[in-house]
Amino acid sequence: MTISPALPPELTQLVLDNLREIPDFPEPGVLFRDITPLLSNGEAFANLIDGLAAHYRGHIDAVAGLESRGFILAAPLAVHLGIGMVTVRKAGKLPGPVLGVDYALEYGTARMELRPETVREGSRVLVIDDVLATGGTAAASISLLEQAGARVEAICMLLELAGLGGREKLAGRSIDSVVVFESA
Ligand SMILES: O=P(O)(O)OC[C@H]1O[C@H](OP(=O)(O)OP(=O)(O)O)[C@H](O)[C@@H]1O
Ligand SMILES: Nc1ncnc2[nH]cnc12
Repeated sequence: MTISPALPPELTQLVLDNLREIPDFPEPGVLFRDITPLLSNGEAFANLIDGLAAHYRGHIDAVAGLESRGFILAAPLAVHLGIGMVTVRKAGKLPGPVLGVDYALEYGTARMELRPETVREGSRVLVIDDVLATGGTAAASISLLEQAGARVEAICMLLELAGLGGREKLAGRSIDSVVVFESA
């Protein structure tokens, strides 16, 4: 990883100021971290994307968004940086040929898929998503991107739920989390 210092601390406050927490959604025992207040605050959303773009500019060749909330972050960031966006999607959404990896979620199970033709061999890719929980989604997506020939240069998560083991699952990789919650 060649991208140095940590993400700007003002981004952390910006996200915290625009977050909503819903207990027992979508099922008992889950504390759901809702980013819709952030997205609906135009100034905050724009400042977030500006801040991320400034941080990653010049270090990456493409942004990979993880369906679906990762798309919301990846698309404006890619446009801002003038680079392409790669979509890593849930099963059955992409026309083939696709690569696929099955994984377990905090709630439920799923499969991520990628069209390898959307990844340039050796390109430096930023993986972005809203939440790192168990790390299953990110690990599956990174595996797909690397199988397709990408160099995963950075991983950016808006929210990291540290109690759920995501960082451990991505062992050895550097993760830029805007906000880290010590307990899920
Ligand atoms: O680290 P993990 O345990 O894999 O969980 C994190 C993933 O879970 C959420 O996606 P979800 O599948 O709920 O779908 P959505 O983005 O389409 O709402 C979230 O957006 C991450 O992609
Ligand atoms: N607790 C949580 N809140 C929001 N999104 C999530 N995705 C996985 N776990 C989540």
